[in-house]
Amino acid sequence: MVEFYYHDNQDTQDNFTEAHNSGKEVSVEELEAIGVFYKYVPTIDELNEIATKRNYKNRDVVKLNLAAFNHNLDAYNAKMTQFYKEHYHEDEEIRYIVDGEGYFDVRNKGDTWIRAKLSPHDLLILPAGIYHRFTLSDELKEVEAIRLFKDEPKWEAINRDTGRNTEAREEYVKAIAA
Ligand SMILES: CSCCC(=O)/C(O)=C/O
Ligand SMILES: [Fe+2]
Repeated sequence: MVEFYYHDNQDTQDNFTEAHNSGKEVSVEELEAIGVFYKYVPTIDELNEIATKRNYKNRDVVKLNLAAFNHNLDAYNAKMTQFYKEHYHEDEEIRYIVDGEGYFDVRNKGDTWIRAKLSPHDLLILPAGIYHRFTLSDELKEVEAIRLFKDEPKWEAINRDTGRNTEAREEYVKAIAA
């Protein structure tokens, strides 16, 4: 069952996969105000319909757990650290959970973290330019997700600590201020 709530901001390098639920819920309307859309999508046919309607042409499947890294803990931890680093992408992207679960954190207008706990059949649309991060949950420690892209996947994550504000980021900031 999907959950949206404010993050408690008590995360450290050692505990960021824990729930970090502040106890304050967030509504879908609040997410929509920052351009994030959620939908429960029961079948792949319905996912395909959404992809077609929104002009998504490409997708891939990402599987994240220790086994996916042949139990190489260093490689697994490196990927976990990469996904949890605050970043944005220059295109709108969809994430659809097939199996397992995970947390997407997105920044709201006040730069506060909102956490989305996603489980199978949950679909999240992340607008271009939004700062976000991802982690597995401590309970399951695995996810299989479909990532959908409108064009060729760029793979590029622009990390906040670089201070790089591309056009996509500037457009996004303008759009949510309106
Ligand atoms: C569960 S999808 C893998 C993580 C990802 O695609 C992303 O963009 C993290 O920020
Ligand atoms: Fe990302």
